Amino acid sequence: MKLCIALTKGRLEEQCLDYLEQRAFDVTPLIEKGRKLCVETDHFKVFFAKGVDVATYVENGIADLGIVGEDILTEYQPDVFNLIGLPFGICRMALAGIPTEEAPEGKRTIATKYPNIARSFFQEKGESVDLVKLEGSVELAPLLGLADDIVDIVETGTTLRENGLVVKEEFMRFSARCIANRSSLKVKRSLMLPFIEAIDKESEPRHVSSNL
Ligand SMILES: Nc1ncnc2c1ncn2[C@@H]1O[C@H](COP(=O)(O)OP(=O)(O)OP(=O)(O)O)[C@@H](O)[C@H]1O
Ligand SMILES: O=P(O)(O)OC[C@H]1O[C@H](OP(=O)(O)OP(=O)(O)O)[C@H](O)[C@@H]1O
Repeated sequence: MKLCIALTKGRLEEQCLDYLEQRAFDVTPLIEKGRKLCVETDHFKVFFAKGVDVATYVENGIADLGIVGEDILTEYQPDVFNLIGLPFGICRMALAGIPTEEAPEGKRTIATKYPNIARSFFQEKGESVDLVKLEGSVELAPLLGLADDIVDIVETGTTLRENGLVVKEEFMRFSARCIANRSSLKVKRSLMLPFIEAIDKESEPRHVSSNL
């Protein structure tokens, strides 16, 4: 029986492979995969997908384990076991926009890739807003007049700064997380534990190399 692991491609991919390498996994087959999406070794089947799809594959038991941004877990609330925090993919969720002294007049329009997070943020404030869902480059929305402000991820702040926008409020902090399928956690426990222990940031990095 092999352990099936879903990894997030894109921004988290390189940091994730670096981390696994530091934790003594031989990630060469993953680095050399080219356009191949799924790589099988003696003990593991590893595939790459977009963050939200990683959560879906783990929720449905196709993958036993996944590595995904906490922003995805907060936004989509998949029914998975949220196992451990990892020390990469560190970012914040913020309300941002064009700097202004004046209080907004009337109902604000907020552009975001994270409508659920944005909705509960404004609900908690007791402010009613109109949400516009975008799929990327959210910073464009206030510049082009589609929205007054945005709710989006900030890491270095470069994207905001270079587009003349500022953080108005930071309200969540995220990192990458290791998640598990609930039933795999019981059925494949003995297979999973060495992997989980190896990647747990609290544990000592191992010296024995295993092929991932
Ligand atoms: N600027 C950032 N700094 C650090 N981590 C980030 C940043 N942006 C996103 N992330 C984290 O990386 C994960 C993957 O982000 P990425 O931008 O690759 O995916 P995406 O938003 O689905 O984009 P795409 O549509 O281009 O695939 C996010 O879920 C988040 O956890
Ligand atoms: O604070 P920074 O370090 O500049 O990072 C923040 C940017 O990174 C993310 O976007 P991404 O690059 O993933 O592009 P996208 O918005 O098109 O998905 C996020 O949505 C911000 O735009």
